[in-house]
Amino acid sequence: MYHVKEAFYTLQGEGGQAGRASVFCRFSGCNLWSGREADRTAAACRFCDTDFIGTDGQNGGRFADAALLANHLATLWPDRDGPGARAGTPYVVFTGGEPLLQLDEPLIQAMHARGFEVAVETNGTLPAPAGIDWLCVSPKGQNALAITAGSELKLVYPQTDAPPEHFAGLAFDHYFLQPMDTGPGTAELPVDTAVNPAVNTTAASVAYCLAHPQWRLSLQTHKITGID
Ligand SMILES: C[S@@+](CC[C@H](N)C(=O)[O-])C[C@H]1O[C@@H](n2cnc3c(N)ncnc32)[C@H](O)[C@@H]1O
Ligand SMILES: Nc1nc2[nH]cc(C(=O)O)c2c(=O)[nH]1
Ligand code: SF4
Ligand SMILES: [Mg+2]
Repeated sequence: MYHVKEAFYTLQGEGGQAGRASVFCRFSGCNLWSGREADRTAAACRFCDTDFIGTDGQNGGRFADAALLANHLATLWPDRDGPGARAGTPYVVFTGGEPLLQLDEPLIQAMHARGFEVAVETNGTLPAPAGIDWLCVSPKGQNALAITAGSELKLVYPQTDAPPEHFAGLAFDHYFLQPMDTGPGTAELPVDTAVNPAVNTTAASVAYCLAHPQWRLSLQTHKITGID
């Protein structure tokens, strides 16, 4: 049984595929936080910007097998462009919560069978199934990585327990810094354990990328544009 908080059609807002039309599938649950605000300051990941509890969101629900969930997600991709237009390759982004608690090879194969490329947004602490086309790992503090290679490493910055230097030698194709969103509904940040809220996280990310050109800036463009 797959538990899905919500699913929706939007533009990928972050990282190396930013701007690409995508079906997002947000799985319920995470291994680094319960999702309850009361637990945030004691959690292994404390700055999450996402509600991933339950299955009550837009197009959310419980799906008994891979074919049922894949059919549901495929309905969210729009009909083909008009005559003369080139159809973009259908693209699904599995996120969460932590998608690698639930994503498995049958679901990846079911999306491939429906013509989709498969992307994943993960905290990197759990092993990944085979067949993922675009793998984004976003490390969280001192939580050990089970995945040390992939398409992109997208580090939320700054995190005192996870400086970029810890990851610069891993085997990813692209390296991004994404400024930590410290706004309402995201981080209730303990100053000593995460990041001082007085820091301008975007300015700090820009400065780091200028000084370390291995790293590129990833802005959360869906928040800037207000599309989701
Ligand atoms: C909500 S997470 C879900 C996927 C997975 N659990 C993970 O952490 O990568 C999706 C993306 O949002 C990023 N993110 C979460 N909270 C953020 C925040 N306050 N500011 C910027 N990015 C954030 C994560 O690092 C991750 O790249
Ligand atoms: N548009 C949009 N792009 C995203 N890229 C990663 C997201 C996520 O929450 O995993 C996300 C999201 O929530 N919305
Ligand atoms: S950012 Fe990812 S790892 Fe951290 S609590 Fe949110 S869903 Fe879990
Ligand atoms: Mg998001």
